[in-house]
Amino acid sequence: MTQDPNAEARIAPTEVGANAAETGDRQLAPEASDAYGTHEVGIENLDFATVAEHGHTAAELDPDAPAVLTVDNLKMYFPVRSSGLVRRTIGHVQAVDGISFEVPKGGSLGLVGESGCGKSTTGRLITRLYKPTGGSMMFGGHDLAKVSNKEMKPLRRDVQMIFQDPYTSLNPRHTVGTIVGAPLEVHNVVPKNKVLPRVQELLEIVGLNPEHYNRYPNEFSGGQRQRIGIARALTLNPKVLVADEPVSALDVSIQAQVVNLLQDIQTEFDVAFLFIAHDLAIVRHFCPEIAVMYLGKIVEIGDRETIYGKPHHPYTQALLSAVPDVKQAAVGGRRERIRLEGDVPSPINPPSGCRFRTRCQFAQEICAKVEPPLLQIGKRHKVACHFAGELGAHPATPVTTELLGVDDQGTPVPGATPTNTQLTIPGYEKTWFDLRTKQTTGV
Ligand SMILES: Nc1ncnc2c1ncn2[C@@H]1O[C@H](COP(=O)(O)OP(=O)(O)OP(=O)(O)O)[C@@H](O)[C@H]1O
Repeated sequence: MTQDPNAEARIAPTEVGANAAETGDRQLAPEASDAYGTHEVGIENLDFATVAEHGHTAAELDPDAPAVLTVDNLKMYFPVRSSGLVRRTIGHVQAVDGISFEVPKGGSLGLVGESGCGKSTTGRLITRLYKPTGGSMMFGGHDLAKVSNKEMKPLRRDVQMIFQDPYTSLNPRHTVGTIVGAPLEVHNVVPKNKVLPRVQELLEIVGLNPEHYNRYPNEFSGGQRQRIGIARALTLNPKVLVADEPVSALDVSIQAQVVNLLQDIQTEFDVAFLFIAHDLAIVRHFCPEIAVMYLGKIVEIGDRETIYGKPHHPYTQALLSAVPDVKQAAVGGRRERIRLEGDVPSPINPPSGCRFRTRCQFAQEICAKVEPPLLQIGKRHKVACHFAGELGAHPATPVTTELLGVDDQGTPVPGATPTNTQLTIPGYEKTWFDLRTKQTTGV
C-alpha cells in the first residue's frame, strides 16, 4: 500500500469498535482513525476538500485509456401499478432514461446529481441488480444488459459494488471472514484451505487487522465496516467497481481516509470506478471525469477542470454554487449561490422537452418543445442545453436550432436537414460543435 506522505499523525491501531461492542455501546467514540495500518489522515473536523489536500493528490485523467465499460442509451422504467386486486400498470417511473457514457480502464467516472435523479439505479443496472428496460452496457465483449442471469454469474466477478450504508450492507450474523470469503467460495476461485489466507490478505490491504476475521460487523466502527465492504468487493479482483455513495454515511474525519484507501486500491488493482456521490468536493478529488444527472438524464459530462471550472449547464452551475468553497471564501471570492425554484418534477410524468426547464431561469419556448441533445462542445465536454454557456454568458438565442432543424421557438423548419448524427455516442468524437461559431471544429 502507498504510504500517505502528508499524514500528520499516525494513530495506533484502533479497536474502538471492539471496545464499544464490549460495553454494548453502539454510539462509538469519535473516530480519529478507523484503520489498523496505513491510510490515516491525522486531520479532524475539516471539510473534505481541505482534508483531501492533506491526503492523496487528486486522481488524474488518462485521455488515452480505452473504455472498460461502454453504456449506450441505457433505460430503466419501473412500472407503477394500481392498487386493488387486479394490479394494472398505470405508468412508469423513468428512473434512467437514455444515458450514455464510458468508464475508462483503471479510471473513474463520477456520477452526481440531486437525490432521485437516477444515480443509484444506474449503479444497480451496471451490476445487474436490475435488468434494464433498454440500451446496452458493453463490458469485455458482453452486453451486460442482455445476458441471462446464468451468463452474468462469471461476469459478476468483474463488476462489483460498494454500498452506501456499512451498517445495513453487511450481514450481522456472519463473521468478517465469512462475508469477505463468501465470493471466493461461490465462484470457486481458490481451494477451501486458501480462503482464510486470502481473506486475511484482503483485510490487511483495506487497513484492518487480519486477525479480526472471526469478529462480527457490530464489533467494528462505521469506517471499519466500510473497509469490510470494500474488502468484499475486492475479493474477486474486479475490473469495475460501482461505489454508491461509499463515504456519505461516515464521519467527516473518516471520509478522507476511506477515499484515500479507494485511491490506493484503484492504483494497485487497476480497477475502474463508477463513483456515485452527491458530495461534489469528494467527486472532484476522486474523479477526473464527471457526469451530472437530472431526472434520469445526463445533462452535462466532461473532465474535472471543465465541469468545475467552466460548467455550461444551468443545473451544473446551480449545483456547484451550493458547494462551500473554503478557499474561495477565505479570499472573499465566495460564489453567489444560485437557488433552484421548486421541487424536482416526478419521474413518472417528466416535463416535455428539457426536463430541467421547469426550474431553469433561461427556459424559453423551445425548451418545452424539443429535448436538447447531449452535444459535444469541447474536447471532453458535452452538454444538453439549448442555451448552453458559461455562467453569466448564456446566449440569448438557442444554439441548437440549425443542428436540430428547428427555429428559435422549436418549430421544425420546412426542408431543414437535422445533423444530429454525432450527438448521442457514449464517448467523445475528435470533432465537436463550437458554441461561438456554431461550426464543427476539432484539434
Ligand atoms: N425499485 C424501484 N421501484 C420504483 N421506483 C424506483 C425504484 N428504485 C428507484 N426508484 C425511483 O427512481 C428514481 C431514481 O432513484 P435513484 O435511487 O436511482 O436516485 P438517486 O439519484 O440514486 O437518489 P438517492 O441519492 O436518493 O439514492 C426515484 O424517483 C426513485 O423513487
